[in-house]
Amino acid sequence: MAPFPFDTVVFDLDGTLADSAPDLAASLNHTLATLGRATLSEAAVRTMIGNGVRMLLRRGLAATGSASDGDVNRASSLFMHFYAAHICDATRAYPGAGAMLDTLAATGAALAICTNKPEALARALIDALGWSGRFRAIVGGDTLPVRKPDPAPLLEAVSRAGGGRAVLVGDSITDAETAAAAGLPLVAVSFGYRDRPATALGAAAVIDTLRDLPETLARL
Ligand SMILES: O=C(O)COP(=O)(O)O
Ligand SMILES: [Mg+2]
Repeated sequence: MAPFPFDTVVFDLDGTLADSAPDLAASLNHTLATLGRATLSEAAVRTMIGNGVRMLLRRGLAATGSASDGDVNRASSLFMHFYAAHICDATRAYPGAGAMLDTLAATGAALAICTNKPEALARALIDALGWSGRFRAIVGGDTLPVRKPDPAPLLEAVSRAGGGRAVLVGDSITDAETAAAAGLPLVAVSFGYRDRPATALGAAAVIDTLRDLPETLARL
């Protein structure tokens, strides 16, 4: 068999490895209700995820009333407190994620995370999913002064994981723009959080299940 073509495989987290929308939606709705706002359906919240917590809050507030910086600041402390306590109540790894990570690790590739979730929350979720120690690098939305779609967090994740030939696996236009800006290929998952079809992300490949990832990467 040909050697595995990637030294480092970087994963987006929300909508790619884990379906975190139920807990994000519950936390957003707790925040909105505390502020006397209407709540939103989980389907609506799914379209608001992917650009970090403040953008999720800004979008949720805008859908239910005013969304000034002051509103976002008030919402942010309520949200962070609640979500940290409910990070993995209903969040689940997508089917096949654990076995896929084992298969990739067995090729010798380094695994890393590049998410717009705040790093502490990303680490807490990864631990809660039983994946402590599986990733050589975890870069969050607040690890650097910039976040995706700036290429810097992705390049930082690659470099912390050991560098070499790298690929991003992600679900959103944010990931597509990040990979393009970093000059890395993207493998898009079709089941995540997006406002357009996965086939419209300009990805090198689109997969419908994480089980297909090792073979897909081997062919790139
Ligand atoms: O918090 C978010 O915006 C979602 O983060 P992601 O980059 O893991 O999709
Ligand atoms: Mg995502």
